[in-house]
Amino acid sequence: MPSMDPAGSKDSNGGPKADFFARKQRIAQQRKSLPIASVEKRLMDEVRSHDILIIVGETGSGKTTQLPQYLFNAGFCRDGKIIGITQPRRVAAVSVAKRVAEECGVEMGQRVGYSIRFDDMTSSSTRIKYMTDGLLLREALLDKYLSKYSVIIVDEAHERTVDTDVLLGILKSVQKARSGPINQLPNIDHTKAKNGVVIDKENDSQRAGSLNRYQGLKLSPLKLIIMSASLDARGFFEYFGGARAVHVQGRQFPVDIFYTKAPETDYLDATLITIFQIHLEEGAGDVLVFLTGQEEIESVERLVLEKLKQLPEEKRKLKVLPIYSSLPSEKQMQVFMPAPIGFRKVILATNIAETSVTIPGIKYVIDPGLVKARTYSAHTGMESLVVVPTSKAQALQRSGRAGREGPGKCFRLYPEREFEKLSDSTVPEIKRCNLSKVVLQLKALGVDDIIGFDFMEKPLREAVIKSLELLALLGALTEESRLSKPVGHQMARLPLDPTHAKALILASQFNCLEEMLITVAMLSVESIFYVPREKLEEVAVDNLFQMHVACVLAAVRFYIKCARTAAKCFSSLEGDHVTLINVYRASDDLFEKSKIGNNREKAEKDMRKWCKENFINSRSVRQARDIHRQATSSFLGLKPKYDWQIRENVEQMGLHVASCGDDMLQFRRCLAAAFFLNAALKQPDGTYRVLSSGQSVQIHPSSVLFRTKPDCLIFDELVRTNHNYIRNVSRVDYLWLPELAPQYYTLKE
Ligand SMILES: Nc1ncnc2c1ncn2[C@@H]1O[C@H](COP(=O)(O)OP(=O)(O)OP(=O)(O)O)[C@@H](O)[C@H]1O
Repeated sequence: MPSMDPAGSKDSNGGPKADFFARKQRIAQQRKSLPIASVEKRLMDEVRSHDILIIVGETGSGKTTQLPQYLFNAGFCRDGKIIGITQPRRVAAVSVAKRVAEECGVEMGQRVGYSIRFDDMTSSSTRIKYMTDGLLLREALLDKYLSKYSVIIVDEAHERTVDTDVLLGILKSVQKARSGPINQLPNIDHTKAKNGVVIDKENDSQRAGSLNRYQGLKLSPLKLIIMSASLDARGFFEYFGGARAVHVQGRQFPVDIFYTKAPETDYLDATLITIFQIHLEEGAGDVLVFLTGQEEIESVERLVLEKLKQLPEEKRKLKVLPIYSSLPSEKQMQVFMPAPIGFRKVILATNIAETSVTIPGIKYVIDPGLVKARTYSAHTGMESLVVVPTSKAQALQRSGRAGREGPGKCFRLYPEREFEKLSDSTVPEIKRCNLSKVVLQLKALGVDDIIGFDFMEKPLREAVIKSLELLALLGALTEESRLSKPVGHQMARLPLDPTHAKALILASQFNCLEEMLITVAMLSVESIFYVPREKLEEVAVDNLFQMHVACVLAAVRFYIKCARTAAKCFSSLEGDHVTLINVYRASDDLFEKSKIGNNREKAEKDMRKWCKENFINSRSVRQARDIHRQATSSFLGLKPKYDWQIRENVEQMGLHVASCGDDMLQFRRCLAAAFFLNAALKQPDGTYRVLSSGQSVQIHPSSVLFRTKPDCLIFDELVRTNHNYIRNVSRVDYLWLPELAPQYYTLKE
């Protein structure tokens, strides 16, 4: 076990070494005082005698951090087996793994590790592995029996993300298959899998990973644990055929809940008032505020900073920190750092901080009761983000973020009677999202009858049919609705949206795979252009008390405009896809130049500076480079990541990687051939009509074609905020559509 003892600490009391031991002791005491600690033995007995266990315990009772450690100590990792714990969100997987590594006194990536898309902190010694549910699903594609795991814990199952729901169905069948001799052949060719996801060949128990070796083998049974604080255990109990349910009683610290007397007309205003009431009137402790999205977070941040300026110097000690999914992860992790001495931390978060995470210092939670949720219309094929009230389960999770280190308070900015009206749990995501990726994944796992698949709750039939139609039109399915060869198999192998996967396959025929690889990598990361916080802080506002939230929103929009201006030097009249290629290539040139002398630090520093000057999200560009090709990531000292390197994947598939040079016509024709279902024609009023659905849409203001408005275009995504917006659009010729997609346009005619 690598020691956490700070080598070289000299002092005997009061110095770093003493601090280290004091912290270690504090953690050990804290662990012992958790409600789950008193039932450790009973829980281990239950796991030994039942293959499926449903554990329900209050937030903060110790499920996520302690149970894997108990299992490890109880011998569930013998023979090199791994305990896998899935989380619906990346930030939870990372932060919990860090805490558990600290509790165990080991270095991250050794006994305890995490694995999320683009970031793999595991090694051959990892035995407790936190990961996202989506990541485990991809592992199942490569190792159908998940043979390296002895126990899989599905945490926060109540969230019912689409990946959790699919995973539950898969785990159920994996468990059944592992309970007897293996007679069934896996459906995909494991011998081609790369980068260590597939079974370590040296290890006996894991050797079953490759195709032929499965047959006739008896793998050890897989233990399955479904866990949540707010789980309606009945549904899971029925789904798993009367599995054992265990309730862990008690919470560590009480949380007082406060409601408003009447509904708030302006919840952002109410939020602001509550933040300052806490700051000025309540005792020490940090504040966590739940908001619906980045723009709202930036507005509130701005308002808080302005209002602070009105306070006397000694009352200004408030540190505001945002956290949302598109924030670079180094910045996300800042919320976990202690506030500067004498300061109070106010964290403005979306629901990514709602479950699993413990943010040290949080004593107060402000919950306006709203969340931005995904909805999907199978009829129009449109996914939207809509602000809706939270469920009771979400409200409980939010209040559960307080009371983890001491008693806490939660301020719900709505009346108690409104809480009673909330639905108990959130509608499972599988009922409100586009299913084409899920269907492709299930087909690759050998599930031919999607509607008949053992889902805990069936997705809408209409949505499944729509996805099957889309996959058939993309050529991924045969007439019998099986995965086609080679296209369907190739598409399933790429960890991408099906249309993006098809675009890559087509690009090899259009001699522009080089450009399409860049495009797909850039489309796979969070937004490339962004508005830095420092710029927002430059907005001059004289007196906050005369200021309305709308003014702040206007300021945010102003800087979005600035970002757009900065983006102009990369912009191409051909559209956003070529613009993204230009950004990538410019960053590549810069990187190659800075790399001379192999000075990694300098290269990274130059890159960050360049990104900042150009309103570019440096993390996104780095991730895109990482997805695109491994060479860059090795240079940056990052480990090769699973199968995310799509370039390597397409090369292994034998696709021809060539560049179309300056001939972007070929590239746009290829886009038209892949995105034909996302083609739209300009209408006399300047809006667009989507040809496949008849939907009326507008180009998103962030697009380089926002003002040019070509007659015909294809788009990457359709989102509804205050309008139906199409994002990442490129100009095409409408005559190309029947020529390049005759399977759709001739039929339609
Ligand atoms: N990063 C951390 N820093 C300080 N304390 C922590 C940290 N992570 C966990 N803890 C402590 O461990 C306790 C148990 O956390 P854990 O995440 O295991 O609970 P849980 O039952 O899984 O809760 P939830 O259902 O909310 O995820 C917390 O209440 C807190 O006291």
